[in-house]
Amino acid sequence: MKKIRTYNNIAEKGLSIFATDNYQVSSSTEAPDAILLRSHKLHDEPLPESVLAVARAGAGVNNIPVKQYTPQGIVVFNTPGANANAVKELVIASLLLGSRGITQSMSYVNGLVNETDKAELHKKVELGKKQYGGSELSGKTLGVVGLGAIGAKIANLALDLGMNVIGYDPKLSVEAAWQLSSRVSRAENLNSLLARSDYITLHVPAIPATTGFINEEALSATKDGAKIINLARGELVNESDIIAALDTGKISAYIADFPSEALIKHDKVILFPHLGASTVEAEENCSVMGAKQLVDFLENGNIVNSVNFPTISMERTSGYRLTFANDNVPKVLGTVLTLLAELNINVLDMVNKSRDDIAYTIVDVEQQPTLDLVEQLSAVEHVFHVRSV
Ligand SMILES: NC(=O)C1=CN([C@@H]2O[C@H](COP(=O)(O)OP(=O)(O)OC[C@H]3O[C@@H](n4cnc5c(N)ncnc54)[C@H](O)[C@@H]3O)[C@@H](O)[C@H]2O)C=CC1
Ligand SMILES: O=C(O)CCC(=O)C(=O)O
Repeated sequence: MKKIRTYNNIAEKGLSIFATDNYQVSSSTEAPDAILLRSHKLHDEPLPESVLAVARAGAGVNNIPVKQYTPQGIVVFNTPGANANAVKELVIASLLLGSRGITQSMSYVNGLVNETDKAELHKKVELGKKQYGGSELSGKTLGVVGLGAIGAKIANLALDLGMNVIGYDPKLSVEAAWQLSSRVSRAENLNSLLARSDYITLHVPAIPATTGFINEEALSATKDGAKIINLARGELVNESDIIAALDTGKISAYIADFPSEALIKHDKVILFPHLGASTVEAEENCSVMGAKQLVDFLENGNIVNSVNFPTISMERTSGYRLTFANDNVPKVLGTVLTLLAELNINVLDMVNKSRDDIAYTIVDVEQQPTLDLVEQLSAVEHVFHVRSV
């Protein structure tokens, strides 16, 4: 029986992938083999030694101490693209909220609830019409920072809204580039995008290079009166610099998914309670993808969509499976194969992949691995995790 500990609200469609005969799934299970979570922060929380993998039903993994887990052999997964459409739709809503004074005018109308005089109500409606007029998105320039799963979808859709679209992504992958319309123009650097955009939308992960990157300096390069949309992570902006820029009118609105005490108080800020991925469809996509990845890893040792281990899969045919992770240095694979040969263990099939400083190998062998064999392999220099799957 394998145990899965869950955090947050994980859609039932994904949880049902864990067959009830083989898995126990609960938010309080002791000694779990794996964790499936959304935004719950695992930093500063002791992880049970039994954990082999953590799956993030979503994109951002800044709630997981990935660097700390990697040398322990803990594989961290995410679900790339599974909630991108949901975020795209909320960004489009944010563009409209930023252009038309929708939330402000709705509050104004709600404030007329006690107005019983029909003529007076009409007068106030006309006053509101004058006060809350907006501008159209068509013809304006949208700057998209980060052109991955979400950014590319938004860039393409904004073109259909008649916007000019500029993108900036110094690490754009080939696959992501294929998703982008050729009508999206490329900014050479962040400041060039900021200087030309009426609307700026952020779609980068919260990593050291992007933490606080929308700061006083970036804001001073920003076009006067621009509106910034941040449904990516609160950590990307320096909040007091954003508030200062709103106060001087340097930027005219900040629309974000990450409320804070200071932001809630500001009348040029529109906030959602981290709603970007909260649609039935996105929640199901993420939980299904996360659960399938965990099952394939726990049952077969295969790794797909990990953020710290290489992508590696081998079809299960005959024999017994061993997996091991090691520092990506010469001779480790040779030493392990020599050890297996010395123990007269026949290798049926094998695949080995590396990523940055680590390597991972799946070996199918003829004889059932004993505990002693697992211990001998674990003792090989530079091997830091061995599993009989
Ligand atoms: N509010 C919400 O509910 C959600 C928020 N998110 C956030 O949005 C982020 C992006 O999500 P996806 O598009 O799915 O991820 P993704 O990994 O597909 O795309 C991220 C893109 O950012 C680019 N990038 C990295 N560093 C950069 C930099 N310094 N400047 C410009 N581009 C840079 C990468 O090359 C990549 O193309 C996530 O990391 C997460 O923090 C994602 C989903 C839901
Ligand atoms: O699980 C959620 O609702 C948050 C989604 C998110 O922020 C992400 O996928 O990075």
